[in-house]
Amino acid sequence: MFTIANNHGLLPDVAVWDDARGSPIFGMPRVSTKKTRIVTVNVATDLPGIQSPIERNVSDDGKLAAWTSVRQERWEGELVVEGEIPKWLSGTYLRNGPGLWHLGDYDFRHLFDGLATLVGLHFNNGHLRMAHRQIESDAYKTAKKSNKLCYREFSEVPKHDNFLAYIGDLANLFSGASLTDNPNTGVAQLADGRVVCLTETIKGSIVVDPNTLDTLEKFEYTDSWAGLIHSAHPIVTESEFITLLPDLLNPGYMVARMEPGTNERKVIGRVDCRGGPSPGWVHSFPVTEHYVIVPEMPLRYCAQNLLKAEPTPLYKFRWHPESKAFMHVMCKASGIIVASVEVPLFVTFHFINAYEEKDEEGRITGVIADCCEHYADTTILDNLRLQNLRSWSGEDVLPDARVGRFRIPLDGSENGELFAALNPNEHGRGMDMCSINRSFLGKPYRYAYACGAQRPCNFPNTLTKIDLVAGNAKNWYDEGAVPSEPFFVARPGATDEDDGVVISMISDKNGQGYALILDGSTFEEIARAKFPYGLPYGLHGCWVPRT
Ligand SMILES: CC1=C(/C=C/C(C)=C/C=C/C(C)=C/C=C/C=C(C)/C=C/C=O)C(C)(C)CCC1
Ligand SMILES: [Fe+2]
Repeated sequence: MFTIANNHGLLPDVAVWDDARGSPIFGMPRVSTKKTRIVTVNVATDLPGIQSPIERNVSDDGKLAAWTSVRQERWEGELVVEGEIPKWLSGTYLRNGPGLWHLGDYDFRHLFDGLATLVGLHFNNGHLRMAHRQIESDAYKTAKKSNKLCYREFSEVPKHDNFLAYIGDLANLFSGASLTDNPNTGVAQLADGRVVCLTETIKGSIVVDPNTLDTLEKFEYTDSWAGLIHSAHPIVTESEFITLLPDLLNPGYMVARMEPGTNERKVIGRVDCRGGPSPGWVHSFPVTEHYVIVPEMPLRYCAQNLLKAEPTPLYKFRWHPESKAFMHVMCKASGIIVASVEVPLFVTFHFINAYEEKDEEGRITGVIADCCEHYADTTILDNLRLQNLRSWSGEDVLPDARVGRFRIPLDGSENGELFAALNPNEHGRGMDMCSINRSFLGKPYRYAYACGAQRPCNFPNTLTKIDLVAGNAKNWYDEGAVPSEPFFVARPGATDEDDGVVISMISDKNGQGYALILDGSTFEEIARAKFPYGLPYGLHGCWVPRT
């Protein structure tokens, strides 16, 4: 028996409920043999009033959806769950990322150029509802209206009609007016409950509703800090929001804190760069219980490249091996720099965690900071050009990466160490897109979840659980598939670090996609739920518990 309901005014909703399984299913073929009731699957092909600009370069059949633009602007509906989602998993996993890489006939160049697509997995009592929506930044709205790019993205620069327009754009670069507000990198829930999508431009901080995925408002900072860029990964906990702002004029970094419920960043301290003409790119940074760690990477912001209309091999950055690499340690309470050491050259985008090392008397002797490290090689940035991602023909082209472990002594020594925390062959010499149990942030920890590699590949293609104490890894792999960042959610009341689940979204080799839930301890699959169509790759996520 079928029942059809449309319970959203805007979205066309049709769903198929499989009474035998007690869960909704997609599509008519699956209903033919069972007693069913149609309830709430949205088949939002063309939404009323929303003309999708997404007509080409979308994945249809048999092709990996990861590197192709999202098929439609939005969708929402129940998913059929295979396996069992734990009932305690109650809340929303939000994942943000660049999901729209073309406007009209024009294809963007780089993975990081894409207009932000927010995906929500709403978990409730073993059921799973998925939704995705484009974030309505000014960059997105103007692009949609004029069918062309209007702001400077990671590698893309708006085309100028004439020289005067180019000069105007340059002037706007200094004020920040021509920089994008496309928040395509991450998403975080602040201690006061607000959910903010983020990127490296400060103006690209946008508040969204985690339930509807509606774009609510710009997150406007009320302080007078004039910087234009910040780390895309602030440290966000129940009590803290710490952000890092590179200073391009007087090379250094400002470290700031923002109290919950406010929009005002207050300066903790400042680090002056020790090398280079400009600060190193600081996509993320780690903290310990008492310190903020400020990395100074030899891949540095480059003012000339920021001004260029055409992308350079390293985009807005330049590799400065002669400028050396440093790690600075700032006291959270006083802003005083307690260590500043030279370290071997490195390239990292994502720090995993950091903690303090103590001697037998409990005195802090040093800091350990772990990251996904690319052997001081910037090639990965070129690998992430869409053309490269889309045209893979089977060679093993993913550059090696490892869990790079910095040991920073606090005894006044000049140098710190950098070494692999475990044998990189444990995870196929691929390593990025990491998460940990957030209760262990800044503390000694044992487990990290990340994407590793099963070679040959051109992109990290495994989900990997790393045991930093045993020095080994467990790997999940689906041939031809691209998994997104494995995100760990702890079971409420858990005492073991790995007691929880790991959530990822997979683009499979047939052009389809699914949500995958692994057991955080055994790293075995416990449930999966197929999407109505494959979704583009997404970068980072956060967990919003049901209140
Ligand atoms: C728009 C402008 C910029 C934007 C920078 C952005 C959007 C940076 C995003 C960086 C991301 C998402 C890094 C992720 C790395 C992932 C890796 C390495 C994965 C590896 C897998 O193997 C600026 C550049 C800040 C300049 C102003 C304009
Ligand atoms: Fe990131």
